[in-house]
Amino acid sequence: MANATVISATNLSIARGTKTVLEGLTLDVPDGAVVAVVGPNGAGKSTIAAAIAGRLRPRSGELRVLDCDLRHGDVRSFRARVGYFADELTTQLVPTTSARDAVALGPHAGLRRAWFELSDEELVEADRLLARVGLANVGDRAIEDLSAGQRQRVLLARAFAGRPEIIVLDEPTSHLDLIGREEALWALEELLERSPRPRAAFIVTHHVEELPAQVSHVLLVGAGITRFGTRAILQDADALAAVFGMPVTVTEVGGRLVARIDRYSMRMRSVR
Ligand SMILES: Nc1ncnc2c1ncn2[C@@H]1O[C@H](COP(=O)(O)OP(=O)(O)OP(=O)(O)O)[C@@H](O)[C@H]1O
Repeated sequence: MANATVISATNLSIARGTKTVLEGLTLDVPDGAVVAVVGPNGAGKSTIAAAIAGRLRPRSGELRVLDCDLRHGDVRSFRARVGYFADELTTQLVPTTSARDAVALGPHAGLRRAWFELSDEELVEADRLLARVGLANVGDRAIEDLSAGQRQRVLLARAFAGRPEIIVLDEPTSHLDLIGREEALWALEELLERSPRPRAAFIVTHHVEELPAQVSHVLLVGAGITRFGTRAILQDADALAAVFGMPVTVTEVGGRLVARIDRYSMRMRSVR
C-alpha cells in the first residue's frame, strides 16, 4: 500500500544498561523509505538501529515495525524479517564459520552453523549475494581468514539474505578503503533495488559520503535532539548545527552527498 507507515515510534525512550541514551523519539517511516541516521559519535545512532532491528527493547514509549510491537511483543520471529548489519557480528560469529554459511545464517539470526539446518537454496543464494558484493570466490573461506573489509562485505551480503522486509545497517562501510567503499556502496545500491524491495531501510553512518543514492529520509541525532524528515533536511543549516554543535554544510556532487565543516567554527569551539 502506498505511503503506509512501516516503522512508527512515539515518544520513544531507549536505555543502555542504566543510562538513558535517547528520549522522546517520534517518527513515522513510510513504505519504501531509505533512512539515513546521521549524527556525531555517541549520539545514539547504533542504539536506535539495534532497537528497530529488535535487538534492544525500548524502555518506554511505542515502537512498531511492520505489524510488530517491539516494546512489548515477542521479537524472535520478527528478527527473521530484518536484515541486520552491525560490526559486533564479526566477533559474535564463530570465527571458523565459512563466508557462505555466515551469509546463509542471516535470516536465522544465527551465529553458529552447527545449530541450524541450511537448505541448498539458502546456500546458493548466499553464493549469489557474495558475488554481488564482489566476493565470488570466498564462499568456502573461514571468516577469520578474511580481511576486515572482506568480512564487512560478507556481513552486508548477510543482511540481504532471505529477502528481509526491513534492512538495518549500522555503519556498513566503516572499515573499507576508498575502492572497497565504492564497491560496497555500488553493491548496496543494487541490493536495495532487488525485487521485492525492502519495505524500509535504516542506514547509520558517520559520513554522508557513504550513503547510497536511494536515501529518501534522514534522522538527525545528537545533542539530545532527534529530527526526522525527508532528505531535504540535510540542507537545513540550523538543524545540522543543532545536532553537530557547529555549522555543517552538506552539498550534492554528482548525486553524492558531501559534508564539510568550516575550520574557523571548529577553532572557535576549541578555544571556548
Ligand atoms: N552496551 C552499552 N552499555 C552502556 N552504554 C552504552 C552501551 N552501548 C552504548 N552505550 C552508550 O550509549 C550512548 C550511545 O551509543 P551509540 O553507540 O548508540 O551511539 P552512536 O551514535 O552509534 O555512536 P558512534 O557514532 O560513536 O558509533 C553512548 O554514550 C555510549 O557510551
